[in-house]
Amino acid sequence: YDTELYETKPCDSNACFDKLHGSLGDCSCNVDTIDYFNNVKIYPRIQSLVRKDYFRFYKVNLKKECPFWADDSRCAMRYCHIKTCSKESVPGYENGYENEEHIDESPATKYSKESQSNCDSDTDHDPDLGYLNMTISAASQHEIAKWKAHDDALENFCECDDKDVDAEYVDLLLNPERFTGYKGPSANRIWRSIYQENCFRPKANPYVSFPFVLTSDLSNMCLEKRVFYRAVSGMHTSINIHLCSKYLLSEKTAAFATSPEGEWGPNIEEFQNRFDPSQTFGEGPNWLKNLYFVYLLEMRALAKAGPYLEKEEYYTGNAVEDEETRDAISNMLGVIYSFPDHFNESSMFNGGSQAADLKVEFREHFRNISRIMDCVGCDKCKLWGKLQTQGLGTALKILFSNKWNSPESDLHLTKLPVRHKSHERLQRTEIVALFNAFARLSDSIRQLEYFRIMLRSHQDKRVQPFLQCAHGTI
Ligand SMILES: Cc1cc2nc3c(=O)[nH]c(=O)nc-3n(C[C@H](O)[C@H](O)[C@H](O)COP(=O)(O)OP(=O)(O)OC[C@H]3O[C@@H](n4cnc5c(N)ncnc54)[C@H](O)[C@@H]3O)c2cc1C
Repeated sequence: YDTELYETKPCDSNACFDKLHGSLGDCSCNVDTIDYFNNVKIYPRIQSLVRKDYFRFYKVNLKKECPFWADDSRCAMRYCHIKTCSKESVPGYENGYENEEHIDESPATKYSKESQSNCDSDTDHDPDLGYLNMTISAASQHEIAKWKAHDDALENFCECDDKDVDAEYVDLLLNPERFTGYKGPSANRIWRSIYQENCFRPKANPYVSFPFVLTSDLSNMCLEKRVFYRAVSGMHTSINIHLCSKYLLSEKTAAFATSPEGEWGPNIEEFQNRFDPSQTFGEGPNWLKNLYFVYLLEMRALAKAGPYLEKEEYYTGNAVEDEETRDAISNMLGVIYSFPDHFNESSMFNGGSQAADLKVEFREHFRNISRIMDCVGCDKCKLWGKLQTQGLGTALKILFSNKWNSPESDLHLTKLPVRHKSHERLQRTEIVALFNAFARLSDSIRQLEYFRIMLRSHQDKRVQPFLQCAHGTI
């Protein structure tokens, strides 16, 4: 592999996106269009939405054993750790949610501000640091079954673990996704397993570890397999952008010893190392484009399930906030409906029994990825990894399980479905994951803009090419 090829050869915007264009036909959308649409219209809306109580608490089992290998790599960094709350701090605990008999359809107090106050005032909690802080730990097995469970597990793209005894609520606002220091063999093994064993691979990659998949090989794959790879890669990009944009900047300073909060902010060098073509065998710009790609995919899922999502209750027991949440959802979905160039999933899985088999394989691969998340050796990374995987899995389910298709075959894209074939429902955790995952992607695209501006202001031409690449069509 000749690194020289990439070192001196900046890619112009057309050449970069051409690699993923043409025969792909995945989407015809323009990166600049998405930049504007996201940064101006979506980003402010989705960020305020996920701060609402309904979206802020995510139920997840972080204690599941890794089904593939012994997890030997607990992260030693403080920034990876979880801190749990006392039983008494669980919203609704005092009202008896600890008891099985009380499982009914009145989860009101679970989400009330008073109920959460114990955790928020915990002296160990520092929102700036964002320790993984388990706010609702003891109520896990007594979740209020507000919706009928989805029993048809086969249709799920993820291993949903919200019914697990060990599942606990986590307050996402207290645990922002950011740099944790998780790296090395453990992190590498996760990504390698995802790409080399569970992504459809174009062919055996002769390069043992890097890059796992070569974008140039994708053109030999069918659309469905490319979509799969690009979705996962886009999620990977988003995770890495967040660790660059919320980086621990003062780790090595003397101040860090006395002030463990440290100083957090964007790390341009880290960003360059991860996405500059010269550092990534030319792949960096493609990985950035995959971020836009998965953004489109999830946005289309939101649009497709929109009529259903608009009718959801978003129940937290706080009538005022619930109404605000419903209004905010309708408002954001209205904006999403207006997007002119939605991802078109209708051309996928259309080839008879072979396509049906491929769909099963697609789903199984993705479910495996969700299982791999239980092997992540850093709890905070695991939390966000599981959430984003479930969000993407929910999006894929909406797009490909057929149950969300409109009965009218011509009703898609700009004319969005108003009815569904069956009255599909999503579980609370799926909705929470779907919106939060989309919010992560939206934030990444916004962060990319900040990096672009910062790099421009540095006036360093050598660092520009990979951002130029993130222009044009996806
Ligand atoms: C699920 C999960 C969540 C994580 N969350 C966090 C977090 O919150 N905070 C934190 O600091 N760290 C997190 N990490 C670790 C982080 O993602 C990196 O693994 C780590 O920083 C080491 O980076 P790396 O340079 O070795 O490359 P990695 O990101 O580990 O990537 C491994 C290899 O994959 C290829 N690759 C890289 N990016 C892409 C892409 N977008 N598409 C396709 N291939 C790609 C490259 O060949 C690269 O060498 C997480 C890891 C995992 C598995």
